Amino acid sequence: MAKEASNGNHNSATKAPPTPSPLRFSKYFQSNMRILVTGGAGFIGSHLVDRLMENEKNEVIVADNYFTGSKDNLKKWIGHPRFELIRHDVTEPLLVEVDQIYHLACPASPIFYKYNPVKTIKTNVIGTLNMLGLAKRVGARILLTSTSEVYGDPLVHPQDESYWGNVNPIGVRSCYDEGKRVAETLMFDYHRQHGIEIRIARIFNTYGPRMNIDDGRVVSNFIAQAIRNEPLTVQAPGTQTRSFCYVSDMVDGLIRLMEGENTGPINIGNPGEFTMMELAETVKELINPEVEIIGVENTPDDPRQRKPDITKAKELLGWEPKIKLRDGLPLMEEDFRRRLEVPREN
Ligand SMILES: NC(=O)c1ccc[n+]([C@@H]2O[C@H](COP(=O)([O-])OP(=O)(O)OC[C@H]3O[C@@H](n4cnc5c(N)ncnc54)[C@H](O)[C@@H]3O)[C@@H](O)[C@H]2O)c1
Ligand SMILES: O=C(O)[C@H]1O[C@H](OP(=O)(O)OP(=O)(O)OC[C@H]2O[C@@H](n3ccc(=O)[nH]c3=O)[C@H](O)[C@@H]2O)[C@H](O)[C@@H](O)[C@@H]1O
Repeated sequence: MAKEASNGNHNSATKAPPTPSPLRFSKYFQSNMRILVTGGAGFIGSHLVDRLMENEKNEVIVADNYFTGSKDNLKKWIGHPRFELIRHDVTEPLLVEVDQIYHLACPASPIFYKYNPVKTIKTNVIGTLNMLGLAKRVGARILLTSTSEVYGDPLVHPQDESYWGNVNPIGVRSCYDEGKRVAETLMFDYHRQHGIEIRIARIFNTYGPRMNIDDGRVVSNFIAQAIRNEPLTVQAPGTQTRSFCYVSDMVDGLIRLMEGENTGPINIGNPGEFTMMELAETVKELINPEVEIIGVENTPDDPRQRKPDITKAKELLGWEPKIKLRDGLPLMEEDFRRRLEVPREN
């Protein structure tokens, strides 16, 4: 069996990948691709499911414990013959027969991942171990949605994949940052030791329709606040930066990574960089010019700057984001207005 290509910076598998089910070699076997999406009831996961379901050759299974996700995000697929939804916590083993695993299950908003930090670590470590065990048993390819948080409060700017990060191992964000770092380690250990075909995406802040309205992340907060005519809460100092990627671009990048030949890790994000004060001003200008902007206290260890270097994604995946922040925010506003039942005036 051909040795899997890697991105050149990491060791390739030393073992051949496990073989898929013998049925795959039967000429009567249906050639549908069976895809498991953990965390598929969440924000990015449900958009990914929509895209995967567009392909009639795909059968999609979602496993989610609904901690931050909702069946509502998947309601158009419930009952569809190529779709299955399982209430399942990835910290428990899962036995299903699949060809690909998109492993997204993990709360992403800092408010939610800090709510039960021990559970967040278990989800990242035991959950990823379980999904790797599954990949090993059935010979599936597995993609992990890691995060730019592995770079911590970065001392290198913009961040490329060779940067090892600056992460506090004992802080209040560590359950998530360090959890994802261990998840990446597990992915590479299973790849080297057992030949599992792995893909790692390092996702930078992603926004778009279907984010929880009270999710606590900055874009959803500002949009909901602007629509409700409540002050936009810029956490101190307001000069910290983030780079925001629209969800359709993100899904496109994840699928290209899964289908391509490179293990990653690969940054997937939009390099457009904004301070939180600039973001608040843009939301004010686009959504509610009357709204007030106020400064509020920040939380510990908040990274001061974030901007992906996406050279690798461009070269290896032929991917780059298409939607600019100014074009993405109104699409999200429309969804939030519908859910908050506050139509645009005029
Ligand atoms: N959105 C971003 O900006 C961003 C950035 C970096 C990385 N990521 C990663 O992308 C993935 C999806 O993020 P999102 O923004 O869609 O978040 P989300 O909170 O909307 O979705 C996460 C989903 O995982 C489910 N989940 C959580 N713990 C689980 C468990 N133990 N078992 C089963 N299901 C569980 C939740 O119910 C939810 O449906 C996460 O792994 C996150 O770390 C997201
Ligand atoms: O890019 C990433 O890798 C990470 O992006 C976000 O993490 P974070 O950037 O901390 O998320 P937000 O809560 O949206 O905070 C962004 C910035 O906005 C600020 N903020 C947040 C909320 C608010 O009301 N006001 C405000 O100024 C925060 O202080 C922070 O500086 C995601 O939620 C993580 O899951 C993800 O891993």
